[in-house]
Parts: sequence; C-alpha cells; structure tokens
Amino acid sequence: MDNIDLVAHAKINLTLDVLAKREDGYHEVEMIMQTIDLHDRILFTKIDTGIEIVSNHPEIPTDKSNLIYKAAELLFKDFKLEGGLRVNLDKRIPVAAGLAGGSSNAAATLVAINRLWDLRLTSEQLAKIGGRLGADIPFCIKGGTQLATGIGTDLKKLTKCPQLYLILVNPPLLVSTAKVYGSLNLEQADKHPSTDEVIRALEEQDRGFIIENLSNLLESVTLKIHPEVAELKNKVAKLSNKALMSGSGPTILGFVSAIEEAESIKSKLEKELPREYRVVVTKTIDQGIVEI
Ligand SMILES: C[C@@](CO)(OP(=O)(O)O)[C@H](O)COP(=O)(O)OP(=O)(O)OC[C@H]1O[C@@H](n2ccc(N)nc2=O)[C@H](O)[C@@H]1O
Ligand SMILES: Nc1ncnc2c1ncn2[C@@H]1O[C@H](COP(=O)(O)OP(=O)(O)O)[C@@H](O)[C@H]1O
Repeated sequence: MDNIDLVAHAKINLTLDVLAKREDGYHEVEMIMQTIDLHDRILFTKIDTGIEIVSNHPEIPTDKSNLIYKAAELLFKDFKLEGGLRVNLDKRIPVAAGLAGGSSNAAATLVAINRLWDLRLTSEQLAKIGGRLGADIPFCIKGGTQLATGIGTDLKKLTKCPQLYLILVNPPLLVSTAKVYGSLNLEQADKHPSTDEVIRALEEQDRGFIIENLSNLLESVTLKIHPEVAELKNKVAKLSNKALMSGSGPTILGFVSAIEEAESIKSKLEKELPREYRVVVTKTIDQGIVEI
C-alpha cells in the first residue's frame, strides 16, 4: 500500500465548560464534542525520504510548523520509520476558527502513517500519541459524540447525537486559542453549561432540549475581544433556533430544523455579510477520520 486518501472532519462543541486553571497554564475542561460533515481531504503518499506538504490554502504553513508535519515527525521518530511522506491537502475547513481544522489534519496523519507503515496501533494508542501534540487531536481521531475532560484529551463516548442541521459562519478573523483561554476570568465567568442534563438529553434523543441548552463558556471572552463576532451572533440568533460560538471562536453556528431552512438562511446571510465571511451548511455526523 503506497497511498491513502482520507477525509478529516471538523468538530464543534455542543457544550464547553472550563472548571479550573491548572499550574501549567492549561485549563480543566468539560465539553461535549461533536464531529460535523465539513471536512478537508488529504492524500498521503509514501516517498523515499522527507516530509513534503502541498496545500491549496495560501495561509497554512507547509514547513515544520504545520500540524501534519509535527504529527508525521512524531511517529517517524517514535517508531524509527524508514522512507518519507508526501501530503496533498485540500483545505476546506476555515483556519483558526474553533473548528479543529489543524487538529483533524494531524489526526488523519497519525491514522494514515499507522496504515501505510502497518504499525497496527489501536485508536486508543493513536489518540494518546495525538494528545502530546494538541488537546483536540484525540477527539479528532475518535470522532462522533464524546465527553472530553481533563485538558480535553480524556474521552468518553456518548450516545450518538440526533442529526442536527446547522449553518456555520466564519468571519475573516484569526482567533488564538491560547489568548482566549488566557483572557478567561473564571470568577466572573458566565453561567456554566448544563453538561449532565445535555448528556441525559442525548440518551433520550431529545433534540429540542439539546439545542436549547447548547452553551460555551469561552463565548463571552471572544465576544468581548471581538465585538463584530457578538454582532454576528445576534444576527444568526435572529435567523435560527439557536446561535452558538464554536470552541474558542470566532465561528458562529446557527442551528435549524431542516436542511432547506439552512440553505435559505445561507443565501440571506451571503447577501447581507461582506464577501470575506464564509457561510457553510453542514450537519452532525458520527465519524472523525474516514478513508475514501
Ligand atoms: C477551545 C478548544 C475546544 O475544543 O478548541 P479550538 O477552539 O481551539 O478548536 C480546545 O480546548 C483547544 O484545543 P487545541 O486547539 O487543540 O489546544 P492546544 O493546541 O493543545 O493548546 C493551545 C493553547 O490553548 C490553551 N489551552 C488549551 C486547552 C486547554 N484545556 N486549556 C488551555 O488553556 C493553552 O494556552 C494552550 O497553549
Ligand atoms: N494543517 C493545518 N491546518 C490548519 N491550520 C494549521 C495546520 N497546521 C498548522 N496550522 C496552524 O494552526 C493554527 C490553528 O489552526 P486550526 O486548527 O484551524 O484552529 P482551531 O484550533 O481554532 O480549530 C493556525 O494558526 C494555523 O496556521
């Protein structure tokens, strides 16, 4: 086997709670994470030597700072692998958007090398390795609907989320996750999400309760730093059943009852918003990395 073509999906956070700040600067979180249909496509090919990345996105680095490079280097070193890897990345997930685009690329890289070099690592083992590179990577390997605790790397599979349709609106802003966590004041934080109740609603497949209780503690931080994101959230809230920021932002999600409704809101928003805003119709799905 010389190459493998993978689809690497984005994630959203149905709930995102921050419980405490740790000594090392990281935060203890409790979040219900969910894979969505929006994805990058990545072709991995074995070559004689080196790690080469080619991407259709001008802003993503193709050098050692790319998370794909870091993930590949980690496995090459840990397992003393022979040969090299060429990666062709077709990027569709907005970058630095709170959608774990980079993390899902890194997750796909671990899955690809595991297959191409026949390492026979389990998804548990790959998730553990991924956790050394970034907190969202273990979830991207597992996918579906999961409760993430610790710094986000301890995962527990939850009942599959009933299908949710949503529009995703990405403003032309790059938001630093580190800056958002760093600006959070837990003493003055907003109302914490009702994580346990949402888990129960997942078990009961109570779509209405889930949508009503979608909640993200980091929202107030990003909305304060970027008032244009607060404005966007208000706009999306008026058009949909519920508006929510994804992860550390700035992407705003609008949950709707049917795909047709999402398409019509998309057309409306595309007319109203500046051209640089990206609007995507998507839905929840149950798998993180998929081979084509
Ligand atoms: C907020 C979330 C929600 O899913 O996602 P994004 O918005 O980035 O997609 C995650 O917690 C982000 O995960 P990820 O983006 O992988 O974080 P990392 O690369 O490991 O860490 C980036 C920086 O965020 C801060 N960080 C991250 C995770 C955590 N539990 N506490 C933190 O304080 C740290 O300052 C760290 O240096
Ligand atoms: N393969 C990659 N895809 C996207 N971003 C990448 C990648 N490798 C490195 N990065 C960098 O990682 C940062 C965070 O990107 P991303 O994972 O898309 O955001 P988020 O953590 O908000 O979901 C960006 O600044 C980007 O330049």
